[in-house]
Amino acid sequence: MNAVTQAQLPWTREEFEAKLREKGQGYHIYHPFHVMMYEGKLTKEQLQCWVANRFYYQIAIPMKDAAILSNCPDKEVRKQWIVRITDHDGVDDQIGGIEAWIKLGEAVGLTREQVTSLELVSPGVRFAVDAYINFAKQRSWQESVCSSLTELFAPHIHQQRISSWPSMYPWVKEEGLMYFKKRLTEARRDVEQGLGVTLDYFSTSREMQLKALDILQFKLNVLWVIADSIMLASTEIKTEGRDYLRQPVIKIQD
Ligand SMILES: O=C(O)c1cc(C(=O)O)c2c(n1)C(=O)C(=O)c1cc(C(=O)O)[nH]c1-2
Repeated sequence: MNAVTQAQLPWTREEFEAKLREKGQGYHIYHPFHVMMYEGKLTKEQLQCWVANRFYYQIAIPMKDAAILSNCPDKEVRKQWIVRITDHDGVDDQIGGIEAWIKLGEAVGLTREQVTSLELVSPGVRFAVDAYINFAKQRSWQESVCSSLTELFAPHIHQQRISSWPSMYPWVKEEGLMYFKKRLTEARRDVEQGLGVTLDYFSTSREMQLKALDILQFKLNVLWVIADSIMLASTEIKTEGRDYLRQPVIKIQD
């Protein structure tokens, strides 16, 4: 078999999964803002800014998942995927991720109104999150499932926050960590399903497998740009003696 043919053969399922996991090297856990967060270097205002901005991602997730459902003709896939919506919206008297995130907002000193009004959400975060929803509306359900695979790497970043915040940000009320604890188990379950769909659907050719890697890169970019935008929005830029504020900051009460 010559070299060209060899290069075009699809990777085995195991090799393909390893290639997807390698993409974790570009996960936002390595973004300077998240490194600073982990190391306890964020100010209270910066942490508040992150929580307020990330709320826009939280409320988008069930809409993104509803878009996937609307494009998916497979009843068995829908039966499993629909749980992602109730995870975030809640069911009966059980609170979901969106409410848990509002409680995280309160735990860092924001009011419910400051979080839910979206008044602190920066333009870059809106663009990035809207791009993710639009992707799910426009692409096939399998491609959109693949785009959710950054969740492969999410338990690690959630665990980092659970471990480091109590010592690094002792002023954050303990119940604020509820969201991250809840996601630890949910994300692991989600990944199993998302990975299964992706490995099945994209394993037909090397070209398809490369397409899956590109899709995962798109989603990594979404998360990276969210972190860039929050970092800019929450950082004072000082040059030549003048202070530039990236965003009109709403003064938050202690
Ligand atoms: O805090 C994080 O760093 C983080 C990252 C991600 C991710 O990797 O997309 C998700 C979440 N959290 C999360 O909480 C969540 O519910 C979630 C759903 C999805 C998705 O794409 O369907 N990603 C993520």
